[in-house]
Amino acid sequence: MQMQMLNQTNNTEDDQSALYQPPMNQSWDNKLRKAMQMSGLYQKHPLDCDLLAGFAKYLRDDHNIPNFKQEKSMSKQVSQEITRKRYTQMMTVAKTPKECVAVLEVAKKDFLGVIGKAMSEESLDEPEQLLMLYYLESLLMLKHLQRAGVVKNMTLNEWLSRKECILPNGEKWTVIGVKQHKTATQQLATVSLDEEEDAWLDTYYRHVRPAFLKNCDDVEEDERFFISTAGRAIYNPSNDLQRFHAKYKLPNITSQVARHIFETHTKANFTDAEKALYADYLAHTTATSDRHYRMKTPLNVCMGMKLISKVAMSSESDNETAGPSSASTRCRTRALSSSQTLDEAQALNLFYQSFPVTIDGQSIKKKDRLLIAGRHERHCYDKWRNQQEKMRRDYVIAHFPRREPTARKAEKYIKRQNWEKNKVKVEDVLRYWQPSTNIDTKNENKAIMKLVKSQKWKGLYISNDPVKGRKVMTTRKFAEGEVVCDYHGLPLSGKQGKELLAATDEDEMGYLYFYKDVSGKTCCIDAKTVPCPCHPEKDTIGRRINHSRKRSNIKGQLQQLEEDGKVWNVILFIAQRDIPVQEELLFDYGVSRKYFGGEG
Ligand SMILES: C[S@@+](CC[C@H](N)C(=O)[O-])C[C@H]1O[C@@H](n2cnc3c(N)ncnc32)[C@H](O)[C@@H]1O
Repeated sequence: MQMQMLNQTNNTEDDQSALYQPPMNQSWDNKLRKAMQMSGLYQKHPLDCDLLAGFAKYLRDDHNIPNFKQEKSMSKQVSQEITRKRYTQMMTVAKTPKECVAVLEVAKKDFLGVIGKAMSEESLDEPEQLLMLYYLESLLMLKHLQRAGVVKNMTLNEWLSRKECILPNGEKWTVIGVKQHKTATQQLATVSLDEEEDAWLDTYYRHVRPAFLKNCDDVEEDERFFISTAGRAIYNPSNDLQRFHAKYKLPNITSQVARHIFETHTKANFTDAEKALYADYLAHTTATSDRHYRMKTPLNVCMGMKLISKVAMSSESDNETAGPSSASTRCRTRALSSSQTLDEAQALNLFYQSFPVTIDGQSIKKKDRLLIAGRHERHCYDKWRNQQEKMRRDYVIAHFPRREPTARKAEKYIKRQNWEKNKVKVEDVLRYWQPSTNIDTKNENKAIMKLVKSQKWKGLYISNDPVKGRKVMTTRKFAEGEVVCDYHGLPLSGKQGKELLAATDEDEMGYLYFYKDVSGKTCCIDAKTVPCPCHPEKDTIGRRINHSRKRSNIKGQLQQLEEDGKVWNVILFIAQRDIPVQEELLFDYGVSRKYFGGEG
């Protein structure tokens, strides 16, 4: 039941009985609604009438809500527990903007250590990768005051299409627009980053994201920027934020609480113009920003963020008397002492949350284990190692689906994984090996056919090149031998292809791919005729790949893929070597040297 209460401060007159009553045109069929209407429950009532006085007492005494007058409605879904939790968090956990970003301060040294490692191309272990992910998610939620939905739904494309913005003082910022954030507000959410933050997110994009992607082998339609260790869209940034606070043994601050605290602070300290910038940045409800009659421009957005940073760093809200390093030491000490109080099962749970088991996960340092599991660290780590060993063993076995490997082959394959510790034993592989009844190969074909049909190849994007027109770049690593994408277009006979070629101007771009089928007959794929009938709204990716003879990193290979009893000729591009993130895909067109400024 929704009950409308009037905020007493809105009534200027003492006589509260003289309330304006909206016309009650609604007639109800439902018996209960009728009874409610008859009893006057749809009308407005002065705060001191019996009905509302009773409700007020209920909110104040039973629910412990002293500021109940601000509660405009209370729906069934907001349970007593949630109300109390939110209230407690608002009132007791965080009081100042500075406290909201405490975890960022405390974790900064660790975070910068990991960033430094990544930038000097040192490999990161999984806890380090997770630290980077959690830190950046927290940065966006606590310092940039973004809603969890924005962090979760920001896409890879939105990141790649971020815009540069030069501030009046010459600072270089970037602005990311997030469209599908699925939060209550319908506005475009914007995240603006200063140069350093942009570099941090870029380091995640180049060094951590690709490692996570390796753990997932199916395609996500709209690739998200932040992904989990399993290579999929992060599930719940609020949970990550909570885990991150738990890791540093700080009380959790949700993005909602941070927004609330910052808002309260801006109300008290900002001018109207500053408040307007702030509202723009936070993508408040349309009503709020309409009041400011302003358009969201990248410059406004960056200036808004600058204000927010100022608030977060303002010393007037800082209650700490000691410097940041001593605060951080105190927090760490607290971390250790409180993890001593967990029982074994709780510790194990927290351990798995903090260090998810993955095939390539590196061993966990003792100080990190202690931080999370305290005196249960040995028990937790033993379980973790056993679990990983089993995953690794299954992974090796899956590589030999139809024939049992020799010990030498199994050993060679295990060696290739570069697992330093917790290695799989050859004798275990041989002991547990079973034939996989051919399903894997079929599944693999099916998965590739699905990608050919959907054209949703992941890990690639099309960008502009000043000389070549368009080009295809990687957003994840590809291993040698991996299928990267296909050359998609209309299947033509060789004769048809040659006719089309003859009708093409010499200086027009070429989109015909000639190949020989299994019987040796010349065939052609026409990617010149666009859009192709099977993908009327798509620029298929294969046709945008440029040529290089010397620097080619992929090679077209004819594959016959079967679907519903029909065999399709498909040209798949296979990685010829390991391809890193942000490299252009190139294949040898087989054209003569005079083409493409000598590239041919
Ligand atoms: C299959 S398309 C590749 C995608 C093309 N760049 C585009 O913008 O759509 C082939 C055409 O790209 C251009 N191209 C490919 N490789 C090139 C290179 N190495 N240098 C210059 N132009 C190149 C040529 O115009 C060629 O006919």
